[in-house]
Amino acid sequence: MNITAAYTDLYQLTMAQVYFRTKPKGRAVFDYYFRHNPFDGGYSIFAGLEDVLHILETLTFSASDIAYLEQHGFEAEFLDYLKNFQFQGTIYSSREGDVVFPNRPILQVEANIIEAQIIETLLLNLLNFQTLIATKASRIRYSAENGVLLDMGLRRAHATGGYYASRAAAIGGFDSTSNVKAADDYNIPSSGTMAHSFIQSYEDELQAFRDFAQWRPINCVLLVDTYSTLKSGLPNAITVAKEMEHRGDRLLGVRLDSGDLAYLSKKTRILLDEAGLSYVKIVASNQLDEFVIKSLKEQGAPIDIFGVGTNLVTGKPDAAIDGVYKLSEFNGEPRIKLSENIIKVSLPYKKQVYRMLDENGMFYGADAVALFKEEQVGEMEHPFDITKSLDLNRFNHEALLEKVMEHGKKVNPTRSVTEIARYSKSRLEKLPEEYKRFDNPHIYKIGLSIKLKQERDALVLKHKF
Ligand SMILES: Nc1ncnc2c1ncn2[C@@H]1O[C@H](COP(=O)(O)OP(=O)(O)OP(=O)(O)O)[C@@H](O)[C@H]1O
Ligand SMILES: O=P(O)(O)OC[C@H]1O[C@H](OP(=O)(O)OP(=O)(O)O)[C@H](O)[C@@H]1O
Ligand SMILES: O=C(O)c1cccnc1
Repeated sequence: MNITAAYTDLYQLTMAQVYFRTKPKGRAVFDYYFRHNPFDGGYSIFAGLEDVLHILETLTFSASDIAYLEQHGFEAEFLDYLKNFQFQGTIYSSREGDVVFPNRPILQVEANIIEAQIIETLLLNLLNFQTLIATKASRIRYSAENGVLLDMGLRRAHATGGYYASRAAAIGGFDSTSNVKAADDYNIPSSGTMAHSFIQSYEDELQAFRDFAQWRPINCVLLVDTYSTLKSGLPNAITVAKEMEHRGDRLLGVRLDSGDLAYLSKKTRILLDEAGLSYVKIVASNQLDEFVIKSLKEQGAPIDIFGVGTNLVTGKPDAAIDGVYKLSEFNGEPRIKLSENIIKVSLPYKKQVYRMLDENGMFYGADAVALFKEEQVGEMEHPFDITKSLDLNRFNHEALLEKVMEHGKKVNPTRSVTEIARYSKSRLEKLPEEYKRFDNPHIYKIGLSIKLKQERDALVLKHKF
């Protein structure tokens, strides 16, 4: 998608014009974080970072963007500034694919306030969506255990969001996608089967299977439920699989797309095995999600490959993740946003986040947020409950925010989707099981260093009415 700097909300530009007149050199720090894990889950998977950095490196206003803004009342000198717009800020971020939690900075932008404001919408748009979908994908991966996962959601996605959904799905643990464009651009394996229309276009299901197997024998999967899975589709698929064997080919699988998938997959496995086709795999699809797949596993359904569409790429049942971008420092001075809801009070200053590790290198279950310049953080306190604190001296810890962009240029070479997915898997392996379960997962602790809490509380008092 060709994204230009006008991929933003109008109010960013309106504010930018005023900053341009009043504080053109203002230096801002903004925090990106969200307030709740999606799906009532115990964690989230951070995704979308490489896309954001890649776009920021070359982000400009096009001639037609400038013409549009000219027609909508923006002044000439400001438009001249926008003609030369380039993001020149510095970004610290969690690594893409990491396991992240609510109410702690995941990414921080340090930049001229005009630049930081103009990129807000783009950044939130890409990070919120991909984090939602990568998290959904990782839950589906959790249920599917070692099963193969195929993303088939593009047709049901929210328009071009399907492009980024396929990328995020791969980060969360999907093995391949039916989405050819995303597969090509992001180097994700592509795969697929056949549609009902192919079979319907023939008078005879057997002939449809024969033609398909003859002309596309590699990775051939036959869809067996167009008329009757057990009475027609499966016997015809077995006939064709045997014919393929005579030609030295092998049928990869059969796909079940309706009915009771546990019952049908068990019957299918028995019939395939009886026919000497134990190598033929069973693919299942039809409104799958993490809960249906979990149930199928519990019922002992011998499904090898799960095709998941709608529920994955739309992040059902959560339409969005509530990620926000809040000003925490301006020209070196702390900034805070108060709220009636105590959980929504923002954290001032540039910060670092430390993850506590237990003696086996597993995540202990606590991240401490501290001022960036603090050298030692010996204790973290609950953000609001004065009775709760944790001595951190006994833990090994790791700093989670690393510099990923400096003066508008990426610091590291681009990490591939495969590399990010591998990293995500290794991080999830360090997260104890109790945070991964779907029902009432354990709550991961987020605490504040004593100094950060003091700074926040002093600012709360300063702005109190
Ligand atoms: N054994 C099972 N246990 C739990 N859920 C299942 C099982 N078999 C199928 N499902 C799920 O139940 C839902 C059934 O949906 P629906 O009633 O629309 O399917 P269908 O009538 O079989 O299919 P279609 O309408 O495409 O012919 C799907 O989400 C499917 O994945
Ligand atoms: O159920 P989902 O998780 O969204 O998975 C994608 C669905 O899309 C296809 O159906 P569709 O009816 O669009 O096309 P078809 O005629 O090829 O089955 C496919 O057969 C799956 O059922
Ligand atoms: O390859 C498939 O089987 C497929 C792809 C997209 C949607 N439904 C099915």
